[in-house]
Amino acid sequence: MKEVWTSVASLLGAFAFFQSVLLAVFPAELRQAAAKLLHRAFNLFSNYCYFYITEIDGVSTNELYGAVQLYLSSSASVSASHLSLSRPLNSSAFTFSLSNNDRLLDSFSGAAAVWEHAVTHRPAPSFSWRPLPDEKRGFTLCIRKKDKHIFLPHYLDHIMDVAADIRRRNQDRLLYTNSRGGAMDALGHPWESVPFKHPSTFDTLAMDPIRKNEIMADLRDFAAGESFYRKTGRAWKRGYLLYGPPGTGKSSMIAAMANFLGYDIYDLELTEVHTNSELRKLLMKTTSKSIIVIEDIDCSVSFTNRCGHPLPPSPQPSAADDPPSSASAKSLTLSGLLNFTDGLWSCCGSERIFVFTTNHVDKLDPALLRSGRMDMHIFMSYCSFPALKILLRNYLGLEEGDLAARGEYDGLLRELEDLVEATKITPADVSEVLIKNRRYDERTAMAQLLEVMKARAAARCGSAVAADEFGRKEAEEEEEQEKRALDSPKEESTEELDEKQRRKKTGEAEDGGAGEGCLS
Ligand SMILES: Nc1ncnc2c1ncn2[C@@H]1O[C@H](COP(=O)(O)OP(=O)(O)OP(=O)(O)O)[C@@H](O)[C@H]1O
Ligand SMILES: [Mg+2]
Repeated sequence: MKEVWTSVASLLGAFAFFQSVLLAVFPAELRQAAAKLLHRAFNLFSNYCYFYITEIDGVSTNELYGAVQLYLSSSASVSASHLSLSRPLNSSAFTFSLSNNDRLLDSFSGAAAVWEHAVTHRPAPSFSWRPLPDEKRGFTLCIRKKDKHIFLPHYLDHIMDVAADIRRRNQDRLLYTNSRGGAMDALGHPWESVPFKHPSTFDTLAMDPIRKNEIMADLRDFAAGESFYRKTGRAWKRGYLLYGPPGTGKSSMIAAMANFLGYDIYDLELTEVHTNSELRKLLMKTTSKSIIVIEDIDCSVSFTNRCGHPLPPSPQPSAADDPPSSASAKSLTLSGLLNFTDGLWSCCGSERIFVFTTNHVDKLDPALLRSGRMDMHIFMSYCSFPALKILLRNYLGLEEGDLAARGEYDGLLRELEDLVEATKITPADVSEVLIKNRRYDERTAMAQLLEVMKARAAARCGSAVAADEFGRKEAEEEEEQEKRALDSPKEESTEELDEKQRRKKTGEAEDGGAGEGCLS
């Protein structure tokens, strides 16, 4: 490596020396011609080749320049002596980069490469569509001619991948929204973004630990599954349907997924999308390594089927199978949405996760639930005892070990365990009680939670008792009526009364029906 470095340095030195001699002695035109000639001769006999990566390529910004800068920042911090330090907007980390006109050695598959960051003054242009920086910046990559096949294009792909990774690690997640409707910004983007700072993680998510581990393993496999998806001929994407009552952690789960994988979130507001083609455009403008979310899919839009008619609210034969019509082009249809997640268009870009959430899974069109459409259906349930222990740890700092070791919580904990499932309390409600009582000691907070649970259980019981009471009163009234009827036999024949008695014994309704009017 050192040997390459010395020979490159001496060659560049010799080249610079000849250029300066030419500059001093000959007129400009002659100098230019001679320099060109010298350059060609130098290239012809040299064992090295050079690649120039300029910051601005024509009128557009060269993506590779930024990627090289980031890539070198990962090795620059250890080997170079002059470094530029920066902290990009929205980033939570500092990045090192090569200083102006400094050089750095790198290696790839056993072959050496020398990078130089060249900065020269840019002469003011006579005309330009946009203001250009005063300095012309670029990287020069020098490699041995015989190593060209090793470097191209694999080294450049490697640089792009590493840079994307660093960018993701350094940058906070972004949350995109299509709240502008179909309108695009100046750069033609339909999405608006803000830094995504949701602190929810799988560690703080209160749910059954076994189910949680299954989901985490599934996500891990997905993120590392590029070759699997290629080998099996499947698009590299995955769909999750999160369903359950409000406040059970569906949105928190999405945030935890994004934080776990380091993906951005695209929060798709379906009410802002008017046609299938608008939906497709939005999809095309999403980046890979992202989660595309449609919350409350059952009520975010009233879909029209392919004929343009509104879909019935309850499960019906699949709307995706309806015959095509020109009306669908002008509206948002369920089949348009299914194509968005499933069809050919869904594969533009890769490594994307689709998440739909709903409070009413029974209201969804069967086409959405059909096997293979959403890969995993995750039920977010009311608080269970293992989930409760996670919330006690989150809000009161009580680890599992603390709860087991300190006998003082024994009674309280057992009562909570007995009540929690029956109370049907959501993690959101438990969190609320624990937040309210966080300034007191743990025992008091737990006791307060127990009180709330008992009150809820009593209320639930109360409504059940009320239902029983209502039933009892009805029966009493019925008996009363029968008594009255028996007291006045003239009004009804004995056959009729016998029939009534028989019905009463068998529990059959008066009209002979199946008891539709009964309180169940
Ligand atoms: N499983 C959970 N683990 C930890 N915290 C939770 C959980 N469920 C709810 N919470 C707490 O309750 C709040 C509301 O939860 P979240 O918004 O995730 O519920 P949701 O299921 O998306 O509700 P909705 O159906 O109304 O959208 C969260 O900010 C979080 O603090
Ligand atoms: Mg939610």
